[in-house]
Amino acid sequence: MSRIITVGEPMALFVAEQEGSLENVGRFDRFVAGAEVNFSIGMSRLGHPVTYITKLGMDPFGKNIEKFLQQNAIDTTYVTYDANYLTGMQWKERVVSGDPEVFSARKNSAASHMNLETIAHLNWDGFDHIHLTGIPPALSAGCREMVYELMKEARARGVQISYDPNLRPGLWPDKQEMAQVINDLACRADIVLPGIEEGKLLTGKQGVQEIADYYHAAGVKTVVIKLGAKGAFTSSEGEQFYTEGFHVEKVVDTVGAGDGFAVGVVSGILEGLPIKDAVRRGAAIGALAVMSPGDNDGLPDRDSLDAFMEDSLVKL
Ligand SMILES: Nc1ncnc2c1ncn2[C@@H]1O[C@H](COP(=O)(O)OP(=O)(O)OP(=O)(O)O)[C@@H](O)[C@H]1O
Ligand SMILES: O=C(O)C(=O)C[C@H](O)[C@H](O)CO
Repeated sequence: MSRIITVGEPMALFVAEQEGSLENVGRFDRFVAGAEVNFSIGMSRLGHPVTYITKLGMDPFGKNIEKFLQQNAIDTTYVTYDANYLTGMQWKERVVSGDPEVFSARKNSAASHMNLETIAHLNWDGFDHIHLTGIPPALSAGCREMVYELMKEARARGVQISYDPNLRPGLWPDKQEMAQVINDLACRADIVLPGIEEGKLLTGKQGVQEIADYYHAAGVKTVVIKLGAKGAFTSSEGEQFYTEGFHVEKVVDTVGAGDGFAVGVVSGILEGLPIKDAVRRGAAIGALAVMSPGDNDGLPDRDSLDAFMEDSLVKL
């Protein structure tokens, strides 16, 4: 089984129990958020060994996150604490439709103080795959340097790299710098997974093939563009195709669909599935992710994934 490594900022997440503005609601359910946490949980539930790198605050939320990672069989060897800073936190709305508002308290968080020192003793032996997103390079200069170093080491060692831009404009000084850094990193990856709007913003191109070609020109092998409920477009080694979205009875919360999608695509590729089947698995996990209120509580184990995919075939 391939071993996977990733790095990110995990946060305590509080999801409103009732619909309505965060200004007014009074009750919240507790979860853990973070794009790379979501990815790690999904991969681990499918049986892939994952190592997650982060820095937590020495507070109840940081300790809870470490326990949560361990309960999900994620390797926490490179999870450290910094007593000088707090773990980031988020509050998320409940909505009837569309994307919810998410309020974050993450400025100067413990995770934003990761730097080259955080990965100074990283033992790369046995890692075949690294998953990176556009969030850590937005957190601080130190985090950005660390991500560039991970990219450099991964490439030098022939470790396969997947990259999800995961744009967070609020964490960047301006959109130009965001696009420049994220494209610079994405162009070093093997697999790039932008949402359609992210792809347009990052490349300045409008069509899916044009967006894919921008990354292919830099040497990216596989580009999968997420199209929300409609599914995805893939361009990989001369092959281009659309994958339909799975039917979802009721969308509970859209956050985390992209991370679930990445789990499907990357796990499929690592298991040697043909690219069409890997992307179909991505679409299935993305659909499962939107049926739950938290950012990773809907991610399936292998039995529930197989059951959902078979069930969807029967309904066709
Ligand atoms: N409402 C939906 N119904 C069915 N499938 C969905 C739905 N929303 C998302 N998906 C699946 O999940 C994939 C990823 O979703 P989306 O395109 O919203 O990614 P994203 O913008 O990266 O999401 P986020 O950043 O909110 O996690 C889609 O390509 C699709 O296959
Ligand atoms: O908002 C962020 O930066 C997060 O990482 C929290 C969420 O879990 C993430 O957006 C889902 O992709």
